[in-house]
Amino acid sequence: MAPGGETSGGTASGGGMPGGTASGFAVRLEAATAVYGEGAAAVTALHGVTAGITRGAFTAVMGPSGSGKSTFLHLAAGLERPASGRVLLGDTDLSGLKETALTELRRERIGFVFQAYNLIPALDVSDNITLPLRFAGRSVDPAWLTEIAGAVGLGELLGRRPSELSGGQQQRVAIARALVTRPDVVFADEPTGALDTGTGAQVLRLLRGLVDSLGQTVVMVTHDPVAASYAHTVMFLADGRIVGELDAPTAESVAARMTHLGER
Ligand SMILES: Nc1ncnc2c1ncn2[C@@H]1O[C@H](COP(=O)(O)OP(=O)(O)OP(=O)(O)O)[C@@H](O)[C@H]1O
Repeated sequence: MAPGGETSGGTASGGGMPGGTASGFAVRLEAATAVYGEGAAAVTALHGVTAGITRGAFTAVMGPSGSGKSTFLHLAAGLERPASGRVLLGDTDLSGLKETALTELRRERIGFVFQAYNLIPALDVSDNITLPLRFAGRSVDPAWLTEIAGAVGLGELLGRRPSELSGGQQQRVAIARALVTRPDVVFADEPTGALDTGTGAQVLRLLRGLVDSLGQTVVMVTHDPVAASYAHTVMFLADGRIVGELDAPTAESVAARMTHLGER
């Protein structure tokens, strides 16, 4: 068995993590199936996946190319709806929401960080970070802006434009922007994919630190065992199914499990 121990994949129960509700899960997928296309061309990307994202933890999602990682993230974040089964954000069943309510929920309760930083070039750092609040018609709490800008190490750079920042600094703006609404969950899709190793490590340490210090729930899709090793737990997908979880991962234990998945 790999160091750090294993838990049963996709059926974890309880949790007792900081800020947990009765279930301890920020997001739950219950028998969620995802299908792209129709008829003979239909591709089942997720096969009845049941999984919980532990509140207040950093969870990495790994698996071979095409295993369903992005689909998992899109379902969990309410960007796509399951063909069958349910997705719950806290106690909210996303399948029961109309499109406008789902859009509002994503805006208010979910933060996103992508490989591309997607910053607005004409806005300074401060206005980029607070953009989601303006979209939501909410006012900016200056103390909270100062706190998150400080937490991501941008306190001195709030007046700069994105073009005046390094790639790592731009990604930190995107992370602060994802945090500004105090979301239930931040979803990060390959957040270090465009960064060099050293800068990527800084961003990963930052994400882990935000979980440990703010209790922020973070879910990250990655191909990289080193990136996954910054998480508390790694969830492994293969062929659209959850095939295992690893707590307290190391780059070596994650890589060993990935090799094993590749042999399936
Ligand atoms: N829009 C789509 N239309 C048709 N098939 C799709 C679509 N999106 C994904 N798929 C298929 O669903 C399966 C899972 O894809 P998904 O993108 O979730 O995998 P992934 O693990 O994120 O892959 P990668 O690591 O290569 O990004 C794959 O077989 C893929 O080809």
